[in-house]
Amino acid sequence: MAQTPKKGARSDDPGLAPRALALDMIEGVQDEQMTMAEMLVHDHVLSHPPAVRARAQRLALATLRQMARADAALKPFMQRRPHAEIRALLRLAVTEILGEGAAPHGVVNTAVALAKKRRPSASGMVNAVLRKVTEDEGRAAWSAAQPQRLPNWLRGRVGADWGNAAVARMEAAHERGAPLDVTPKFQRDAAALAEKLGGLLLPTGSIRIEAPGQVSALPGFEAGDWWVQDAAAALPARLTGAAPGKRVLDLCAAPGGKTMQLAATGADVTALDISETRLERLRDNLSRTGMKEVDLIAADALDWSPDAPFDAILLDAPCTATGTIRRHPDLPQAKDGTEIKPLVALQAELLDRALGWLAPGGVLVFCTCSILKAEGEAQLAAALERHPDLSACPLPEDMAQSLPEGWAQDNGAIRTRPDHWADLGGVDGFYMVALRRG
Ligand SMILES: C[S@@+](CC[C@H](N)C(=O)[O-])C[C@H]1O[C@@H](n2cnc3c(N)ncnc32)[C@H](O)[C@@H]1O
Repeated sequence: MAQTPKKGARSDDPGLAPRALALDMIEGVQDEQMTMAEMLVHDHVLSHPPAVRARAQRLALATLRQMARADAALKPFMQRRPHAEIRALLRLAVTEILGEGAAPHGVVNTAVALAKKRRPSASGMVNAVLRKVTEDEGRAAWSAAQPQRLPNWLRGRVGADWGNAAVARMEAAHERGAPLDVTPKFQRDAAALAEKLGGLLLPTGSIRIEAPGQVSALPGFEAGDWWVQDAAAALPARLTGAAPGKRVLDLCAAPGGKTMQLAATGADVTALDISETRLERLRDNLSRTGMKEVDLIAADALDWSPDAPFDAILLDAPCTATGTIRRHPDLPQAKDGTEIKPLVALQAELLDRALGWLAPGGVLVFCTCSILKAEGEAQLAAALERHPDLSACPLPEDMAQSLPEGWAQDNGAIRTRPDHWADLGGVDGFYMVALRRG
């Protein structure tokens, strides 16, 4: 991302700064292959007030999620393909008007002002096109368009794994985005907490909130009664059998959604992550939720060894995170698939290493937030081949009963995809399996 604020990033017009920053964010994803997470800690973004950053992020994500609709709405009014910066500007403005329901007047004026600062020769065209696109033809094209397609590097792989019909359903789910899911600190409090939060208690125990507003202002946040965690992400920790008196290792732990679940069981938890910065967030999360007894280790799991074996290990391995595109529509645009092979190799290496740290009878839960079988089903098959004494554990009865149909696999593994639970608002894509030796 550009080191210095772009032209037009500051002005007395309160609508200009967030839209200029949103444009920078879209360009950062598409031209510089930066993820939104990387951009949010970039000096240029941090130089803006929190409210501007929040609005810019929301607009940029909405635009990235609905680019195909914006392009369809713009198409009848464009004589030729505009410069990439102007195309991003048009997509942003169209999304705000047709997708977010913003009043056209202010959006168009700001878009023209931005065009004048960045590509003055295009400002007349921007004005003319945006005034037309908000009329009936543009609106109809927006509504009739298909959801944003996954880029080719990912679409081919997901299609080979799940079939083209499933790809289309997943793309629709990505466009819809995700509600807020939270995990109660104690499951016994879940029903009362759901009522307090105005959320829905899901069959798997998470609470789903449709229009949460500012998360830190929700009841129980300060008190640490819950934490944000997708409903699928809340399942792997439950496969570990963590309980008081058990020694549990959370490997690749930060920012700690699963660490908090493990700690809340009363188990003796060690959490390890390679990133000191991410561990800092884990520390904050543990402090807010009043679970400070976790032993935190900053280390590369490939270099580290424990002093004593563990009864359970949760390996939430680094992965493509392709199961989280509903929340991170920047991911497919910022990546190109070259990281898949090294990630699959790293996952296997971490798994093999962690298996050696299990106490007799211990359980290793392997999971990834990926929709690619290479990081899930195929990773399990390869591990079983490498380790003839390894087997997948059957699902605990209580989990088998609470899971929606189709999530549990015959071998005890769980597979979720963004197109699952479409009637309830979807769920992140995850793969998880509990493994035992001997
Ligand atoms: C999927 S994220 C973990 C999410 C976390 N379990 C949670 O629930 O909040 C993967 C983590 O693996 C960490 N990681 C990547 N390579 C690692 C390595 N070689 N050793 C230890 N941690 C590693 C990353 O820093 C990242 O925090």
